[in-house]
Amino acid sequence: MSDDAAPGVPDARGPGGTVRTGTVPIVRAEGLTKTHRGEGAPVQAVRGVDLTVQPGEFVAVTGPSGAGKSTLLHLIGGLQRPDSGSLWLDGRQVDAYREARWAVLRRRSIGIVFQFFNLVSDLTVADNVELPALLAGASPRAARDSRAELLAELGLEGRERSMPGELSGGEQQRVALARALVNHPALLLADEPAGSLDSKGTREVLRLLSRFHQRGQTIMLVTHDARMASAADRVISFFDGRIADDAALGEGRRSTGAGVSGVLELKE
Ligand SMILES: Nc1ncnc2c1ncn2[C@@H]1O[C@H](COP(=O)(O)OP(=O)(O)OP(=O)(O)O)[C@@H](O)[C@H]1O
Repeated sequence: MSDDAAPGVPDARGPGGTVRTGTVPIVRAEGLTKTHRGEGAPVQAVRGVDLTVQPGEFVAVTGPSGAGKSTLLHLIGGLQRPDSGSLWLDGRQVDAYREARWAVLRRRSIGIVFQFFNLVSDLTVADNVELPALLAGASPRAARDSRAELLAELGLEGRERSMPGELSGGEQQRVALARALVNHPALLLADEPAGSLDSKGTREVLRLLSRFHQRGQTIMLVTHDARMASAADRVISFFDGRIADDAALGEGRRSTGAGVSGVLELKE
C-alpha cells in the first residue's frame, strides 16, 4: 500500500495495520467521467463526479433509470474504467490500474453483489462461497470455516450442498452476499441487490445490509427502492450523470466502524 499511496493523503492505519482512525476515505473520486461508446450515439453516463466515502459509511445511491448509478458503482469497483478523473481507494490511486491488478484488489478487498446474483450455477452453495477465499489464498480449512460462519449467520445452514438453482431468489442473494463478504472486504458494492426479489426477500436483504453496516462494514448501495435507501446513513441522488443531492440521514445511525479489525483495511 505504501508503494503507491496518494501523495498528501495521511496513512491513518494503527500500529497493527488493521485498525483505522477513519481519516483516509475508503473511496475518493475526483472528476470521474465515463462515456459509453456502443453502436449508437455515445452516452455520457458519469460527468465529473467528486465523491468521498468514509470507512463505516452506508451510502445509498438513488436516481431515475439511466441516471448513471450503476456506471458509477462499476467505476468504483473497477468493472469499468473512467475516461478521465481520479479514483483512490483507501488512499491508493487505482484509476490507472490494469485489469490484473484490479482483479486482485477486487478479490481481496471489494465485495460486489448484483441484482441477478451471478452465482456459479454448477457449483454448490458451499463452493460458491469458498471459491473467492481460496482464490485469495486462504487455506481450505480457513475457507471452510469462514463459509460455515457466514452461511450460519445468513440463515443458510443446511443448504451447503444445494445447487443455486434449487434455492429461492432470496436465498440465492444471501449466498451471493456471503460470497461477497467471505474475504472481509473493505468495501461492499451492491447494485440493486433486491431488484429481482419479492417484498420478503427485499426486507431480508435490507436487514442483513443493516446488520453488517452496524458492525462497521462500508457499503455503497444502488437502489430504486426508497425504503432500502432509508436504511443508509447517507443518500446520494444521482441525476443525468451528476450528484444532484448528497444528504446525511441522522447522525444517530451512523457507524464509524472504529475498532473493527480486519474489515476496513483495503488489502492488495
Ligand atoms: N455498456 C453500455 N453501453 C452503452 N450505453 C450504456 C452502457 N451501460 C450503460 N449505458 C447507458 O448509460 C446510461 C447510464 O446507465 P446506468 O446503467 O449507469 O444507469 P442507472 O442509473 O444505473 O440506470 P438503471 O437504474 O436503469 O439501472 C444509460 O443511458 C444507459 O443506457
